[in-house]
Order: sequence, then C-alpha cells, then structure tokens
Amino acid sequence: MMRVDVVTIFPDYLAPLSLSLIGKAQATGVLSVGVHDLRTWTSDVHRTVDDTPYGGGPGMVMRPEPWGQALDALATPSSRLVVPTPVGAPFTQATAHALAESSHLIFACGRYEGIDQRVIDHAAARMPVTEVSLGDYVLFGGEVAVLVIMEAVVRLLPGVLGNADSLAEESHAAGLLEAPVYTKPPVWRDLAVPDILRSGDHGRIARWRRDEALRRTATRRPDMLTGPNAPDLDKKDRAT
Ligand SMILES: COc1cccc(COC(=O)c2cn[nH]c2)c1
Repeated sequence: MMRVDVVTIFPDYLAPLSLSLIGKAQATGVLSVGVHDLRTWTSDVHRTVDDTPYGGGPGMVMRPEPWGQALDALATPSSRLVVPTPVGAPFTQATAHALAESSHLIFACGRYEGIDQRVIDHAAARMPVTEVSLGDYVLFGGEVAVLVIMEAVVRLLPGVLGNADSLAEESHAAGLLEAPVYTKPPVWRDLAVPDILRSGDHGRIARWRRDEALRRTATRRPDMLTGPNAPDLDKKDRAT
C-alpha cells in the first residue's frame, strides 16, 4: 500500500486522482491518497500563504510557516517529499520507478515564484526531498505536474496495469522509442498495415519492431542513443 499526500492551495485541481486507474488503485487498496489545502495550516484571518520576495523582484513567494506546519502534520519516518518545480532534476521513467518504491510520498504544489527555500532545506534535514522538473517551461503551479507524476508512478505499482506484458514492453525501459502500432482493419483509407506484422513470423516481426524503434529514436531523439540510458546495440542493429 502506497500512501500519497498532496498539499496545494487548489485542492479541487487534484480531483482527477479519484478517477480511472488511479481511482481503481485506491479502490483495490494499492494506493491511498489524501489532498490537503495548505490554508489549513495558516493562522491569520486572511489565511495568507504568500508574501513579497526578499531582495525585490516581481511576483510573490510562498511563506515558510504554513508549509512547515503542513509537513509537521503529514511527515512520517518513511516520507519522501516530492516538489514539482522548473528548477528540479528531469523527471524520467527512472524517476517514476524510484518513486514507485516509496511507501509514503508527500507532494508540495508550489505556486507564484516558488516556495521559500528554507522549507526545502528544513525538510531535507529530516526526509529525502526530490525536486523534479517535467520540462523546460513554467506552469502556474505544481498541481498538474502532480497529476502527471502520479500517472507515471501509479501505473508501475503491482496489480494496477491489467496486462503486465505492456509494462515489459515499456519502450523507455529499453532505452528506445516504441515502434509504431497497428490494429484492424488491414487497410484503412487506402493505408495498409505493414505486411510483416501480419506474417506470423515472430522472429522477423521482433526484428522489424527493433529496426523501427532504432530508426524512430535516431530521427526524433538522438540524445537517447548517446545518453546515460543508451541501449546496447548489437551487430544486427548497426546494420540499420
Ligand atoms: C515550486 O515552485 C513552483 C513555482 C511555480 C511553478 C511550479 C510548478 O512547477 C512547474 O512549473 C514545472 C515543473 N516542471 N516544469 C515546470 C512550482
């Protein structure tokens, strides 16, 4: 059972977590999710969560006090704090697998110009903290990033995906992009499915898929062929 707590000033944004496969994971007891309004932990009449930045500059910064009290209330000895942020490390399938091993994830949804750095520094002294970026762009806040991260992580939990094989075929796990996929009809709008896929020759089909995956990766993501997760290319691959 994985426990997930999300702290946000827009709890309604996280409503999709109760739908579809994530909802099913909760119903089957694989996952338990709590969504919390950060303002719960404010003490002023206006329930203030932000203030002007020291050093000047545009926008507002999220105040440390509410976050500190939220983490005091939610953290356990086995908690990991996950902060979606433009300044985080790239979120990859490897990150998803690492997070899927956790027993308790606390997601902090930042808004405005960010969260007072002392919140991260204080948390890092008492639990693992993972700052992750989904990409090189800026969102209004971390809420939609949490929905993305939760999908990537929850589908890896045991019993969530019906057909375990589709996990095994995870293209990013093999360091390549997936080959193209087809289904019936055999011809659609004068476009035919590649004959090889209907040949029944599973050895040649596997070769065709590998070649297509290599071609597609070389064209669209050459970085994947040289980066840290580069696949081992055998002699037949080099022929491609
Ligand atoms: C923690 O402080 C902030 C401040 C502003 C927005 C956000 C949300 O994250 C992103 O915008 C993002 C995540 N990956 N790529 C972009 C967090």
